[in-house]
Amino acid sequence: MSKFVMAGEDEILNGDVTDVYFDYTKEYLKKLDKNPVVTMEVTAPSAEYDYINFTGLNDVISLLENKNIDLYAIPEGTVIRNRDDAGVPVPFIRITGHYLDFAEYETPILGFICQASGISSYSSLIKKMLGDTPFISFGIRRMHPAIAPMIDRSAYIGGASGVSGVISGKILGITPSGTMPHALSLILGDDLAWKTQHDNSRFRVFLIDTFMDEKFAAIKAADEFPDIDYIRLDTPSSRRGNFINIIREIRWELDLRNHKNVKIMVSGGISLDDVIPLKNAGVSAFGIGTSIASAKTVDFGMDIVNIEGNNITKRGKFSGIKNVLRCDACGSTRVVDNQINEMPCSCGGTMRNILVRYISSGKINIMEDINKIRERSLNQINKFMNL
Ligand SMILES: O=P(O)(O)OC[C@H]1O[C@H](OP(=O)(O)OP(=O)(O)O)[C@H](O)[C@@H]1O
Repeated sequence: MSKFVMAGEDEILNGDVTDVYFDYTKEYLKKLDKNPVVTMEVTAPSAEYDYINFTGLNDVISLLENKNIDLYAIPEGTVIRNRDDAGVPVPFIRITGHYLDFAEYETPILGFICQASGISSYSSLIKKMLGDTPFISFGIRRMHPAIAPMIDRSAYIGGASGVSGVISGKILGITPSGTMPHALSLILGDDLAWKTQHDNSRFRVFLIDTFMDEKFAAIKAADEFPDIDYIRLDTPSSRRGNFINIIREIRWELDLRNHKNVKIMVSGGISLDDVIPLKNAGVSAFGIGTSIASAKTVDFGMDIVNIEGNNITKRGKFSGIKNVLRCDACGSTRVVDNQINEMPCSCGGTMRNILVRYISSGKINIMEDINKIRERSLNQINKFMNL
């Protein structure tokens, strides 16, 4: 057991992080000597997001390694609607095996993808809105530390330019991004804090709202250190008044004094609805925490769609083993019988099956690199997402 109130890796792998009804069901089926081969599918019936950026599959693959199952899935970083063009729910994952070999993992499988895909999908909305304007994932302080790497990884796949977490940086193989905390100015005073930051930091960002009015602090910082990259406003909500007008005013005053190179970064309480007005007012970079880290989860569910070769499922679901065809040119999507791997698209392109076999009889075939996943995501956000 962990020292903290959390499940450790072993408990997750052992199936202890499950809903108890799976334990009961396993017990009953064992007593009755029933253990059919089933195919289960993961779909999102009423997704919160118009486009899901599918994320978290890496942990599902690690969880199911060495279980006697086959797993097909849409690759991580695929940006896709929850239903195809005809309204049929898209199967994001398909698992086939004896039910008793994986029944209890339904809970952690969904847990791995629902939250990660929610964070990633929200991050993608911000990315789509901001285009090349950078935003950094600042939210790990708002969530349980055990899931910090998952939060940053998902935000990064979704389009965040960087992440603040040190452990996340190690896991993702990137240098974490950070500026300076208010603590540094409080301990050293602004002057020494800024000088120290200036002389030591690779990324010169001065936090300017600790003691002074933002406009006069911005002018002072830029006059004294004209080669800084950004001034950062983390203005407390009690002092914000009209934040957009404050940004406009600062941008004006900096430009007037030939500090066009000194850009403005903002953080603290920023969510999706804020980014465009702030960008238009003169913000060139964002630090975004809570709104990304606590993004609504995607409501993935996992259901039996075939038992021993017979197509069967519960009310409200679509039975049968399926493929997901997608046109790489226009993004059109069709869910079809799994015998069909390709068909022509009405745009003139070709629709091809995007389900990939990640596990064969418990053996991992592919574990994708984070850079490849992020590249796919950025490409599809740009190409297929409409706001
Ligand atoms: O979750 P969000 O609202 O998006 O904000 C994330 C913010 O959290 C931190 O502020 P905090 O005041 O905790 O720390 P600091 O004073 O050290 O900057 C940090 O400065 C970010 O601005």
